[in-house]
Amino acid sequence: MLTKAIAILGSTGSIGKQTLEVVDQHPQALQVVALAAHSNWQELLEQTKKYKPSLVAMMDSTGAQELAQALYEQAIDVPVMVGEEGLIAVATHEQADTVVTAVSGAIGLRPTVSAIEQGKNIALANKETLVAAGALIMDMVKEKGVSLLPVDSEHSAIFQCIQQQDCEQARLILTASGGPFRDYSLEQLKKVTAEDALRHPNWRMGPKITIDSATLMNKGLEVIEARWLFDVDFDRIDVLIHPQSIIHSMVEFTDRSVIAQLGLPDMRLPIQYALSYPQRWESCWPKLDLTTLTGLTFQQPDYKRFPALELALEAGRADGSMPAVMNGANEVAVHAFLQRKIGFMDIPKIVKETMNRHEWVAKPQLAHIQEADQWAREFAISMVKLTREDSE
Ligand SMILES: NC(=O)C1=CN([C@@H]2O[C@H](COP(=O)(O)OP(=O)(O)OC[C@H]3O[C@@H](n4cnc5c(N)ncnc54)[C@H](OP(=O)(O)O)[C@@H]3O)[C@@H](O)[C@H]2O)C=CC1
Ligand SMILES: CC(=O)[C@@H](O)[C@H](O)COP(=O)(O)O
Ligand SMILES: [Mn+2]
Repeated sequence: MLTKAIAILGSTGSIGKQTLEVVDQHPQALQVVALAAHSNWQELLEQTKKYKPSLVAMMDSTGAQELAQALYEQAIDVPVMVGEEGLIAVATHEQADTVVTAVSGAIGLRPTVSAIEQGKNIALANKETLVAAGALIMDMVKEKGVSLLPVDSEHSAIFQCIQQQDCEQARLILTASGGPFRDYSLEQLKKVTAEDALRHPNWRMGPKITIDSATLMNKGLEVIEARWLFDVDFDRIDVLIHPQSIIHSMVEFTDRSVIAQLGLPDMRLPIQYALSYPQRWESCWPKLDLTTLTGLTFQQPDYKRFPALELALEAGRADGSMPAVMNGANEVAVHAFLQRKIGFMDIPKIVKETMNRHEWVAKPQLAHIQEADQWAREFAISMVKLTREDSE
């Protein structure tokens, strides 16, 4: 078995740590060469001691200083880089052949672009990158001849379902848990707190994606992600609420045969598959016991109670700079909700208003996308302020 050298962007987060658990299970197959995080220097210090990467980076300068000091005191000789430059250095590290993109948010875009430019293969968890700049990323992937494999559970499922299949005219069926508020009324949704929204019924994930799951924005982002990963039109992608999160997604082929991928809600499986593909490595994670399931149920999503899903689909169909704007506004609104500055239903309101005010660009280059993202964030911040003033 050849050893794969991996760099991880966001190694201290939910996906990052689970990637390292996969490394622990397959130390002969996977070697960690570079790690990056935002500010959690204590966790990155422990990871550095255990995995002995050749380079580490932190976005936050205070965190980087603390980490460098601690490494120095413990006589560990590893360079520490800082800021976006540091993330890019990790993503393009000369020893890395694969980059696991596990940061949260569009901050992952620039390092991912640099990694592809340098011929690195990508194991993509950071869906916001593909949402903001799908056309650009997929063109670069083709041009550079690198692979970009999905880590996101639904996309991993679809990727597994389509192997060696004739996918012409196939329909993708993305499953969604429905989140913690699946059966809430609009009135109830207006009153939910961040604590309520952070209680995902099936998955333990970072805060941003957990809120996106509660608004169903996560599923909207995933439809756009699927559109780019599998090169299908929006009218061939369906979303189906499946509260048990056992079927991770399905594909309906032209002959009406439906292939589904099943498993326990455990991200280590799709992470491992993105790193082992085309092989399947052994796992020691808990097994799905079909006899314990009390039922697999499905229902249509409700776009009225969960307008974020509709907004994401609208942005995806508009294409150009709109998905980056929708995503940037959503990141700001989710952050404000987590800081208890706005209500749950203010999230889609702010995203909608930001999209309405955007001056659309048809075929944006990277600089246009970054500009649109920046504009969206500033506009959304002003909307957060207005929303707060109105509620006082
Ligand atoms: N968690 C899951 O099960 C799934 C996640 N995903 C996607 O994977 C990505 C990561 O999600 P998740 O692991 O849950 O998120 P977490 O919040 O758990 O972790 C985020 C990671 O990114 C780092 N980070 C955050 N902001 C920055 C920044 N500005 N600069 C550099 N590093 C940063 C964090 O560092 P620090 O710890 O220092 O703050 C941390 O290492 C997201 O795009 C998400 O949508 C997709 C499918 C499933
Ligand atoms: C684990 C994973 O892939 C998440 O994106 C998950 O899908 C979130 O759950 P929802 O189906 O509730 O969005
Ligand atoms: Mn997912």
